[in-house]
Amino acid sequence: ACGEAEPSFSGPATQGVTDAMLAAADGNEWLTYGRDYGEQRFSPLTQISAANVGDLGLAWYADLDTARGQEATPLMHDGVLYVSTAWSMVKAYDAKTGTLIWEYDPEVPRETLVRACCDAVNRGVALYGDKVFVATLDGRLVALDQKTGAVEWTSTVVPNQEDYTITGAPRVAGGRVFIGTGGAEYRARGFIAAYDWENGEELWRWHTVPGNPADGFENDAMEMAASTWGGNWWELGGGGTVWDSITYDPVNDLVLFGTGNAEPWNPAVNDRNAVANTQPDTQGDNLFTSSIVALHADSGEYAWHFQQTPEDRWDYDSNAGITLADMTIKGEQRHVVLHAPKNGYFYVLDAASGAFIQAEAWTALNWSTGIDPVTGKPEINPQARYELTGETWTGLPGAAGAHSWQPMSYSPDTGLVYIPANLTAFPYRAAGDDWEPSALGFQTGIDGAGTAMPAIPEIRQAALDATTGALVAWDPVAGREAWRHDYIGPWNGGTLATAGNLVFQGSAGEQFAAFNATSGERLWSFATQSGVMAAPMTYAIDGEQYVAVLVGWGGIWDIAPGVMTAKSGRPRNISRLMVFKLGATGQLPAPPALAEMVLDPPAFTGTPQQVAAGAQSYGRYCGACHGDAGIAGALNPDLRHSGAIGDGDVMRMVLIDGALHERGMVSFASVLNADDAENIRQYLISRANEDKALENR
Ligand SMILES: O=C(O)c1cc(C(=O)O)c2c(n1)C(=O)C(=O)c1cc(C(=O)O)[nH]c1-2
Ligand SMILES: [Ca+2]
Repeated sequence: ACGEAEPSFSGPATQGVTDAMLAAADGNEWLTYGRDYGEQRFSPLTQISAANVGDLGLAWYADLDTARGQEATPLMHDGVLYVSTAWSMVKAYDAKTGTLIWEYDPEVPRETLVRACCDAVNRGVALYGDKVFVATLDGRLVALDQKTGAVEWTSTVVPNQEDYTITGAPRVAGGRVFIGTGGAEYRARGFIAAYDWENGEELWRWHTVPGNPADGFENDAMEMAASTWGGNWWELGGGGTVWDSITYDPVNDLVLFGTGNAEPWNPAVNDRNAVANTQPDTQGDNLFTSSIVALHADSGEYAWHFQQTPEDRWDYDSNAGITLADMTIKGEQRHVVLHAPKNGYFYVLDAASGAFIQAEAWTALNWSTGIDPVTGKPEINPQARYELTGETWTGLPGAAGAHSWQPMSYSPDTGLVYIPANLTAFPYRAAGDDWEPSALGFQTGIDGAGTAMPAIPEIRQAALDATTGALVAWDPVAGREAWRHDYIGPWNGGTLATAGNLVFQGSAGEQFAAFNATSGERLWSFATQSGVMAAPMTYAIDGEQYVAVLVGWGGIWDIAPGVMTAKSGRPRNISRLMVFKLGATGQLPAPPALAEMVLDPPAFTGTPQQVAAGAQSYGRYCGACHGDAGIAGALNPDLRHSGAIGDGDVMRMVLIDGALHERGMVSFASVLNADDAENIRQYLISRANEDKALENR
């Protein structure tokens, strides 16, 4: 900015974890989120192999002091395992014995939960020089001393304490720490920023969507992007958040990252907000949302972009991990990007230019009828533009995505990518013309009440039957599936591929398993007592290979889908770090008995009007965390059983007075009044009685 001194850059680390070490990616260690710069999550270690994996056992485990979703990949350097947990806490363990060396709690205010779309998760730390970097849910980037966990510096990444959260892992290259944020279900204007690893000074920041043209554009890319938006898009932020994938490509010295959905999801809302909206344009691409973007790592200047989902109205974030690989494709040796975003296509792009090479649908999808073979642009099914049809569109994939943040892996030995796949649909329905943005909660322009699952057994059963999950081994060159392993439901763990011809993956079904990487045969499994979402990693110390994984169910699929969470078997959350090696015989303590919850709601005495109004408010403000009809998973209270629904005063104390704010349940007084609270209560009583009637059928 004018008049401000240019940030002075202290330069790359020459001691501790260096760029040379990150580039060499010694198989004994695991120094960065995806193991190597290309984020292949492929380990060259061979001691544990398809031949002997049956002898794998629990070497040690550590109980975690949070029972929310665990999504992090541990890192290992110099015999120390660095792990982040829910609430952005960090722990360092002796990687051989499991002894805790230090721990750090950034004391994220629990109220932050209301602006986190998808649980209090954190996907990992970064190592560089003598430091560990963690980004916190409330938007700080913190550097810790690797030896002691002492705070070295803290930088504020998010522009306000209302709309942005951070769930992703930082990456570091050339002395620059890269991080973005989540928030595109709120009012975020997405960005990625780079910080000096030594002192935390911000070196550059690149927004993914244009701001208000009246303020001037930050660069040419923003001016170009502005022509692809309609209405007053900047008023709700525009979205395009960088909430997970960041991949540094040393070959081209580029930082590649995926961007999130456009905000609001429903593009008609932007047009409606236009001051002089004579020609509503709901067909612009909304750059650079749901895209892969590449920037020059040193300057943060735009290099290229490839948009996967133009004018994304389905929450098809392109934030899934970006993998780099070298392969022969269409007869040419190429350095490519491999990517499986939420939208159900698998993309191969040129890593230097972003040029489209090929894409195939690798899962069932109905929003698009195909991909233009030259440009890579999807043909959109006209029915999927729900804001134009005014109908409910049951979209496949749904907002959870065919593949989300759960990392895939790529084995150069088999030439296959191993993708944790979800088959989940979502009922998209545009909110009515009277929809207004509000001070709290999702601002997606979607009809919340319209997305609630009806208490009609046939519809519930059909939806449950259609909702599944799988581990898909995909051949990115041939563009076809090599093998698959079907799961009981969606939202299984990230994957690890090894030179032992193995693929490791945990599951919603509370198992951690190893598969033959070539054939898909399931060779070994261990009962984890809790659902697993996180990706495993592996390392070796003193000639012994270990496999580590964070266990602990959560994330969006636990909190939002209500009835549908049952399809994953209602996993528990018993959060632990588990570490395995050959010949080990460790045991977990017996899990606590499952409490049998009997549905016993108060009799419904309200009016249909109260239920209808309550459904609207509930859908808008409550359902994203408590399930679509009060039915939640393992983390948040199932409101059909809550004492608050039996007592209007308690309901008001919680909802209006914020009695439970220390547990993350903030006051909704800025958007709801006492009448609304009573309507929501009557809606929940009515829904609970419907469910009770279903149980008794
Ligand atoms: O658009 C965004 O900014 C954003 C952020 C996040 C996040 O930060 O975790 C998720 C999503 N979107 C999202 O759509 C989604 O399905 C999702 C699942 C999860 C998770 O950790 O389980 N995070 C997110
Ligand atoms: Ca999103």
